[in-house]
Amino acid sequence: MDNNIAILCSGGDVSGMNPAVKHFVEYSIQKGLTPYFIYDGYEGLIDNNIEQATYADVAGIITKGGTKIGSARSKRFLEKKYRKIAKKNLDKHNINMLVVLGGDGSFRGLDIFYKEHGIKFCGIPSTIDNDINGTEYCLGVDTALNVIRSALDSIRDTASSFKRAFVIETMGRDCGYLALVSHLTSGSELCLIPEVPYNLELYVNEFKKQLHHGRRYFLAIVSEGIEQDTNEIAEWFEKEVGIEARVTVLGHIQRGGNPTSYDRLMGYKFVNYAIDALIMGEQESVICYDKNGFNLKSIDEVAGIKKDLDPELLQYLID
Ligand SMILES: Nc1ncnc2c1ncn2[C@@H]1O[C@H](COP(=O)(O)OP(=O)(O)O)[C@@H](O)[C@H]1O
Ligand SMILES: O=P(O)(O)OC[C@H]1O[C@](O)(COP(=O)(O)O)[C@@H](O)[C@@H]1O
Repeated sequence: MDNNIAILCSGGDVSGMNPAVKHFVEYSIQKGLTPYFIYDGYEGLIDNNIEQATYADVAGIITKGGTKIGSARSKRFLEKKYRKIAKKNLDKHNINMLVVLGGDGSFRGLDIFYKEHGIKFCGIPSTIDNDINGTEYCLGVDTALNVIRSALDSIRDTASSFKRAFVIETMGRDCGYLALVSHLTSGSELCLIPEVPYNLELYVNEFKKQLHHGRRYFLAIVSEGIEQDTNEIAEWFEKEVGIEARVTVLGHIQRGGNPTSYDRLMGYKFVNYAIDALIMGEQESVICYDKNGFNLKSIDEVAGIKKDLDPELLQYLID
């Protein structure tokens, strides 16, 4: 009974899930466990879309973004009756250990599932938003940042050629991490994130002055969670600063791309710690990462708590 272990991905997919899935199969087998895939997140759990995994299943996936086993947001898993079906399906395969790659919502669901049915789990924080409390890093963030960096570098080329302002919208829900780090690493002129109130009027004179002194273009990075619509920021550039403006919504390209070396390594390490934790008998934990390394946290320390942005990064923005 204790030898079957399954992995699933839930919520927004990230680049880095495939390397993690690959290592899950390899490390499980190495530890004498039988690995299973649950396809399409909690949907697969409810639909019994569960299969034993082999080395062959994960051959070649380390270079690929997305996730071979699929991910989903499952409305049905919010309902007790479907979670009961999910438990029955796990029993059919004698699975009582779950590794879940997901975000805050996925962990909350998992915790409820554990309390109802006692299926032990270890969560691996995986979201490009980097908004999970208790961990400084979530799988997929580095790849997303590199996708954004590459897009910004390209936009800079056309912005400078054409004397335009570009307003670039990043994902992140109500967390400005992606926008802020991208701002600091791309040298953009303006960064607007939900965590920091702003007043555009304060920039008008300075930006006009810069144009007068020969500046050819502006890059502004805005997080999707700010109160204003991104188009309004572009309109502000045109009307108040006096420069033609364009909007680029980066959208779901931020969730793709082949995983960076860092995300491959983090996927590897997260999985190692998660499987070790389950073998050691940990019941309901999330494997977190901070400057002291990897550590297990309880679901209460992680799920449902708003994560604060790194104060050091925030200070750079405010300065
Ligand atoms: N309170 C909850 N009870 C049961 N399942 C939940 C709960 N909250 C979230 N989930 C499950 O987790 C899935 C993923 O959550 P979501 O918030 O979309 O993504 P993320 O895990 O990335 O935060 C949801 O579609 C749902 O199936
Ligand atoms: O893919 P969807 O369902 O359109 O959701 C978009 C949202 O998912 C994300 O890409 C990732 O969010 P989660 O990891 O919390 O699921 C957000 O940045 C974005 O707001």
